[in-house]
Amino acid sequence: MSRPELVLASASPRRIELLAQVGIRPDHIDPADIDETPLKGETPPRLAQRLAVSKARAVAARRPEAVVVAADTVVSVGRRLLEKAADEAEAVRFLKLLSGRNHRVHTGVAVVRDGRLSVRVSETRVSIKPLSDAEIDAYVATGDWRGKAGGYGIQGPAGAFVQRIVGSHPAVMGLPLYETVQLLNGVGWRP
Ligand SMILES: Cc1cn([C@H]2C[C@H](O)[C@@H](COP(=O)(O)OP(=O)(O)OP(=O)(O)O)O2)c(=O)[nH]c1=O
Repeated sequence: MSRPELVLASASPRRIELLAQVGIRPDHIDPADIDETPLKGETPPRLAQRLAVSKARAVAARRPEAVVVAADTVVSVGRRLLEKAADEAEAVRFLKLLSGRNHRVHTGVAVVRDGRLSVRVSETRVSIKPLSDAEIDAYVATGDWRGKAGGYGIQGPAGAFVQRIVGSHPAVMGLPLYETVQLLNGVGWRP
């Protein structure tokens, strides 16, 4: 039997690069267009899981022969969810909230093969140093925060703000590689 096609249900360039890092090159990139609004009272790990599953299912519905992988990254500080900052002012607000404290990054990853779903959620704790207004303004001016949950990217200049992480660096960037490879192996998919 020939190997099924692998489809990455994501528009995130980071997810493509992270898969490439472990030698996985999807046959197709087919982003899912789903409503990412949190449900009332939904916890960050449940949100990350639900959205990863919804993205994977949406794409599997139109590609039933493929192995589909999808993910979702959710940043939270205390009880607040920090989605993608809409503009510079919101990015500044987010960085002020993250300054000098710990926050959590949950990344859900879901794989669908032959209608069967498997899913994992990775949790990482990130400590950001106390940030001065000048540091925040200089970072926000780079535009690096755009399109990234929480208003920063650990893989860019904001990496210098990160004192410590406990968990998975690639999961903060958008895809927990250990869990992803486990899930793909679990459904019998090999590069
Ligand atoms: C916290 C953090 C997030 N991110 C990115 C990863 C994700 O691309 C993004 C979170 O948004 P997501 O909604 O998880 O993903 P996406 O909209 O980029 O792509 P798609 O829904 O099509 O799969 O934030 C970083 O790149 N670095 C970081 O340090």
